[in-house]
Amino acid sequence: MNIANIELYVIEMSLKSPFITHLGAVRNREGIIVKIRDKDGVCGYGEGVAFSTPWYTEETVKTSMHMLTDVLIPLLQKHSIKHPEEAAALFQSIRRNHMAKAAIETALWDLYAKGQKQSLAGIIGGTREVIASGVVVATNSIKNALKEIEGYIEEGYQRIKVKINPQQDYEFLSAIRTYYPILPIMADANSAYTLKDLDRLRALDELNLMMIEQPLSPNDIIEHAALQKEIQTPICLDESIVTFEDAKNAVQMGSCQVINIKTGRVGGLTEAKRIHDYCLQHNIPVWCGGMIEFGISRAHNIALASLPGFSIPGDISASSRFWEEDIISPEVTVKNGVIRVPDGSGIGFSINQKRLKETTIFKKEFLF
Ligand SMILES: O=C(O)CCC(=O)c1ccccc1C(=O)O
Ligand SMILES: [Mg+2]
Repeated sequence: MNIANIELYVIEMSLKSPFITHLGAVRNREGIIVKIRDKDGVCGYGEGVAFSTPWYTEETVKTSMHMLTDVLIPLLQKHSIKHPEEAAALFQSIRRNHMAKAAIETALWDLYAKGQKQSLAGIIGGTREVIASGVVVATNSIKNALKEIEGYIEEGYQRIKVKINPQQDYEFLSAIRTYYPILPIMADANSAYTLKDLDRLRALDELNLMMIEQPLSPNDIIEHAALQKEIQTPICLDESIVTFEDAKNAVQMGSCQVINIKTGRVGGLTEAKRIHDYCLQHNIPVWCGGMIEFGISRAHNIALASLPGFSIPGDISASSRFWEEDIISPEVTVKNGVIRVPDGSGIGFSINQKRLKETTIFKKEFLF
């Protein structure tokens, strides 16, 4: 891959409405756009999904910019690569910093697919022409939740995910179930519980949830295995699955029955595909998680979710779920509960250059 230059853009947009969990409220989103141009003028795009503060993982926009600027891009300037998987191998010498690595590795995947004149979905082995779309309701008001759910059902979303914690679980979910007795609903706890809350968690079994996501500590595999033996609701892991080894251990331990795969959390598309392939082999369904991201990461998620093991609607919602105007054209839209997998080369979406320019708060170029 004959890289001519790399450009980093830090962009910022306000969310249409605050994204509220027990960990706090996200009202404003900064993100990093990575643009890699090769000597033929072909451009590949990736997105860094770390938040401005380390509330979800230890990474932030600032740590990602430091890693990209001072470590990862200089590594690529020193070592030429022929395939994005070689970047993943090259980055093994750097510990963790998965979202920074994924930002650049996904841009290389987009560039590589464009060089091969293939869709990214096609080149990683995607088999789906459409992917099932779910949406997240992240509020602490049951009134707002019911209003949002009504709207999302209208828009055709196939499943609703709500955020729960010990102060917002049984009653909150029961109120939703009263209005929507058969609606596919899942709950994401973002590690709000401990094993001491076993009775609270067991009480949710009667609400017929599809799954409960990450009830316990973000670094845990062992206690989730103990919990899964005590509750009927399938456990899905998110924060606990940072590497392929985590996924393998969780599946072997019976810590979960479902895994939420996020390219940024696991360090790139190469690792995300490895986790998918392992889960497919071991009959563990996976779905593609979301990071309140902009359109480039959303486009990469669509390609990932086209793989055969992504059999559950994920958190890939329309651009309009969060943004007045996205940085890609066309925007991601949901029709009849699905998103069409683009067959254009690479990620299959163009950049809305006007929107990228007006949302950019910092830009830096690296020549090769
Ligand atoms: O992008 C979305 O649709 C929201 C997905 C979501 O719930 C989320 C958003 C940011 C950080 C963590 C999580 C999560 O799944 O835990
Ligand atoms: Mg989650």
